[in-house]
Amino acid sequence: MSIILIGFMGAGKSTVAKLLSDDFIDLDKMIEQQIEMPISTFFDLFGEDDFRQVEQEVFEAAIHMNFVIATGGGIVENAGNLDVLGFQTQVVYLKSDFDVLWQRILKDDKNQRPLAKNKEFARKLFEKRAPVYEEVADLVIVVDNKQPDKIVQEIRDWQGNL
Ligand SMILES: Nc1ncnc2c1ncn2[C@@H]1O[C@H](COP(=O)(O)OP(=O)(O)OP(=O)(O)O)[C@@H](O)[C@H]1O
Ligand SMILES: O=C(O)C1=C[C@@H](O)[C@@H](O)[C@H](O)C1
Ligand SMILES: [Mg+2]
Repeated sequence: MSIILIGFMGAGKSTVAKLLSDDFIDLDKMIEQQIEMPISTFFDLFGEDDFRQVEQEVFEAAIHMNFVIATGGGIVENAGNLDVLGFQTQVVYLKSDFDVLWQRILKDDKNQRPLAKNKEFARKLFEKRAPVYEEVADLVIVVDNKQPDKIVQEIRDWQGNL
């Protein structure tokens, strides 16, 4: 079974996946390899619906590899992905307040996030998605004021008790 990290943009899914295992997949990176361009360029050229289609295909391929998977923040936007997440038993939601996430997104100049150009738009997305992350999660970790190493330790402790 894969460990699947979910949560809003900026929650630390990519950061924590890397620390959890050498065998990790960053879904956004895997998508960029498949589409051969940055996600933000793909959004500009083809739009969100086509992105979600690619994201679903890549997610379904990744799930069979039994690796740690850092998903994109919008993985819960697609009904097919929600079915897959429902079957998985190690879905970990990295949960945080919107304002903390927004500050991280603003500071992070390494990633372009096409759906985080406007704060109020992003807040609405967050409010829509937050209950869905909660619903599909097997473990919820509050990540505000918590170092990535501590988050990794909490996930390992939880796994040890499964
Ligand atoms: N626990 C943490 N405490 C403080 N800063 C963090 C923490 N986790 C991640 N960050 C920082 O927040 C930013 C976003 O982290 P990261 O890219 O891992 O988020 P993500 O959940 O993968 O986002 P996305 O959904 O957009 O891919 C980065 O600059 C990262 O260094
Ligand atoms: O929250 C989202 O919908 C997204 C988050 C990123 O990880 C990327 O997957 C993309 O920018 C869309
Ligand atoms: Mg990421």
